[in-house]
Amino acid sequence: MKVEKTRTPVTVAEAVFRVTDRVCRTGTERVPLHASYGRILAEPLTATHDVPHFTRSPYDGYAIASADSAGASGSSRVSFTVVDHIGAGEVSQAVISRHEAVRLMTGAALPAGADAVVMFEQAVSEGQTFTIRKAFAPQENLSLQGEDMLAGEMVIPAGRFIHPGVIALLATFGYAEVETGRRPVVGILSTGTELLAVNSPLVPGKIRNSNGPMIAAQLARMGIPYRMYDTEADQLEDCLLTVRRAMAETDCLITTGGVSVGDYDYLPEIYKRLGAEVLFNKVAMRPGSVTTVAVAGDTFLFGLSGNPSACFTGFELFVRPALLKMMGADHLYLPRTTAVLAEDFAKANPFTRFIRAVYDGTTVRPAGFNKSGAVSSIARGNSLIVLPGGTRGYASGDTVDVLLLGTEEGTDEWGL
Ligand SMILES: Nc1nc2c(c(=O)[nH]1)N[C@H]1C(S)=C(S)[C@@H](COP(=O)(O)OP(=O)(O)OC[C@H]3O[C@@H](n4cnc5c(N)ncnc54)[C@H](O)[C@@H]3O)O[C@H]1N2
Ligand code: MOO
Ligand SMILES: [Mg+2]
Repeated sequence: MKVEKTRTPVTVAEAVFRVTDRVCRTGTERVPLHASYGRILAEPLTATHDVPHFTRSPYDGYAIASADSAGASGSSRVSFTVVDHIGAGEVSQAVISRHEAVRLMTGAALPAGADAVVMFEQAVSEGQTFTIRKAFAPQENLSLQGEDMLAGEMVIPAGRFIHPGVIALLATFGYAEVETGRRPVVGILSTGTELLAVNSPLVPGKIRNSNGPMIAAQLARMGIPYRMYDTEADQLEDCLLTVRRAMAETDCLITTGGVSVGDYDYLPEIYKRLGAEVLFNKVAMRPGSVTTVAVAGDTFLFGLSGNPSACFTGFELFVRPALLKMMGADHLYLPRTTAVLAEDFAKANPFTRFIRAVYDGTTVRPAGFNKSGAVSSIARGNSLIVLPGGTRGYASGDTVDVLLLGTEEGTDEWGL
């Protein structure tokens, strides 16, 4: 077997571009509203009616004609007679005449003839009458028809993440079903002769497979289901067979391990045997420099590093935007911010460095042991510090870029 040992690194931005540029949408599917959370809206959401669709009271109180309140003051209170009494959901048949009022509750439709609401706290009630001590302006204390949205208004464009607020909107407009981006079928295959199942006791030289379950959870937090393939030992023919089988069953196969230049790293040879188009096999980043992305037929192959921190980072930077784009999302990238570094980071950064970190809204600090093979810092981190390639060490107090992990919706620009 002869596989090229020297590889040409591409920048992270170029790698992200090559992946997202190559992705095609996986189509759309209609799902019940209750199942649409976490999916991508496939059609723009346009208001089909005004919201609210009738003028209503935002308070528990009395509907009046504001003109009747003219001249009211502490020393000259104005009196009203209550002619009807309604709660939300009811419509009064009363038409208010001079100095009449309808007692109504929050959310109830404003009766004919009324143009203001007196809150209970603004009235002194006695039996079927009440008095007020101030004049009310037309439209005072009203929730006006269309004040939230007007019929025909485009409220949420296609491509947006369906979060609880979007669900509320869909429900408001009566969508029992929603057209969403089809979620790709994603396979996970962890490779490595050293890998043990999670429930296996440790034996010398072997470790438990943490990448498989981690990736499953990274997919789960994107709302994407997965097929977990049994781990494969570092054996070319068996691995190739499993990859071929998985390719027939998935839109996208994520492998971990075996992607570097070692004697038992068979992924490069597998891409060759498949005749896959390799988009890149080295990225100017740490960790994750060996991350490889290839396309064979209509399956995307993500060759993530076996090193856990590299694997995690490769998923967040390349797999995540690709899957989002397959689903038709327009916000593909992790949200970014800047923060003040809370401790020195002395190492130089020949390649762009992604450091698992804890961000608290103002400052950010590395989340402990931060080598490519680390698991602990992935567990402790909620973000990634980005230190650009070609820079020297950073000092406490420096402002650095931070990518936020685990947020529902990202941003539409890579920006780094
Ligand atoms: N001579 C060179 N050696 C290495 C290079 C290089 O450029 N030249 N690159 C290094 C870098 S950087 C990385 S990252 C790793 C990448 O290795 P592979 O992607 O080929 O992965 P493996 O060799 O299979 O495993 C690496 C490491 O990760 C552990 N591992 C693997 N799978 C899992 C899993 N599912 N769960 C937990 N841990 C896993 C594995 O036991 C190894 O310790 O190569 C460097 N070498
Ligand atoms: O791919 Mo390696 O993680 O750069 O350490
Ligand atoms: Mg290796």
